[in-house]
Amino acid sequence: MPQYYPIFMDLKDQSVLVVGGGNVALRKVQTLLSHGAVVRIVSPKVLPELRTLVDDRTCYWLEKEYSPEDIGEACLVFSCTENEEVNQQVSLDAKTHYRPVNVVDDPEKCSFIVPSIMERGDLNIAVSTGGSSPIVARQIRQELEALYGSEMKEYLSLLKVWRTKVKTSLPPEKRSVFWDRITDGEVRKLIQEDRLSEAEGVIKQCFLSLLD
Ligand SMILES: C[C@@]1(CC(=O)O)C2=NC(=C\c3[nH]c(c(CCC(=O)O)c3CC(=O)O)Cc3[nH]c(c(CC(=O)O)c3CCC(=O)O)/C=C3\N/C(=C\2)[C@@H](CCC(=O)O)[C@]3(C)CC(=O)O)/[C@H]1CCC(=O)O
Ligand SMILES: NC(=O)c1ccc[n+]([C@@H]2O[C@H](COP(=O)([O-])OP(=O)(O)OC[C@H]3O[C@@H](n4cnc5c(N)ncnc54)[C@H](O)[C@@H]3O)[C@@H](O)[C@H]2O)c1
Repeated sequence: MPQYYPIFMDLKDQSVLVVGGGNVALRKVQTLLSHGAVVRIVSPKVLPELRTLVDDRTCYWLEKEYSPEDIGEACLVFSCTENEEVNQQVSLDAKTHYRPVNVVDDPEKCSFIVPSIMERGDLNIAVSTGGSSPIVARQIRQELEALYGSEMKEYLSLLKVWRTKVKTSLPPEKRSVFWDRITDGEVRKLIQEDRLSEAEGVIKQCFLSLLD
């Protein structure tokens, strides 16, 4: 098993090929669509849930068996069929065209694997066990979901706004004092308790106290 290198990839408006239309394809397609990818499904059959996405023009469906030209412009390729020969062929074709490929069920044929992900606004945590146990990856994701709640979205967007202000108004040594104070837990806790204006007050007061 290789030591996989994790990256966060911008898939907005990027073409992605998914071969197969079963449950696994559905799971991959849903995540791809929620990250802005333009998804093309190639499969003789698709599940009703995928059919709905196609009817709503959320993704494209080529109703046929896979053939090598389907790789097309795809920047990522997923092979989610139950047929090992088809999966093997998709993997070979993608690799021939230097496209990263994920073959469900078979890490050996993958050039990348998919982590278990959780998102809270700009916080994005991806968990992988390198293929050792997808169930453990899911369990760790669930534990992290309990640890980092919905407050993270508001918390990070608030910090993002202040980052620009702090960069332009405070010298580097005061910036670190500011960030240590703002991220010591109090602001996050106030947001967790829906006390947003008090959280903003703590930040503002700290900022003003550090201005010359
Ligand atoms: C994270 C997640 C993302 C996603 O796919 O979206 C994901 N699998 C998930 C769930 C899951 N998959 C399976 C079960 C049933 C229980 C079980 O068998 O363990 C469950 C549990 C469930 O359903 O909750 C079956 C399974 N999966 C693989 C094999 C083949 C093998 O291990 O050799 C088999 C056996 C097939 C069989 O026996 O028929 C292989 C892979 N699955 C991966 C990712 C990659 C490694 C991730 C890592 O460990 O780092 C890798 C290598 C390739 C890939 O698919 O990218 C998603 C959790 C999403 C979430 O809930 O957060
Ligand atoms: N990695 C995982 O997370 C995971 C989880 C469960 C199952 N699996 C395994 O992954 C495989 C797929 O699972 P599933 O539940 O989606 O299976 P499925 O049988 O529901 O779907 C397979 C799909 O592949 C399509 N297909 C078959 N031949 C094709 C071809 N030549 N070209 C294009 N499409 C073709 C079928 O029409 C079907 O839509 C199975 O082998 C299963 O054991 C993996």
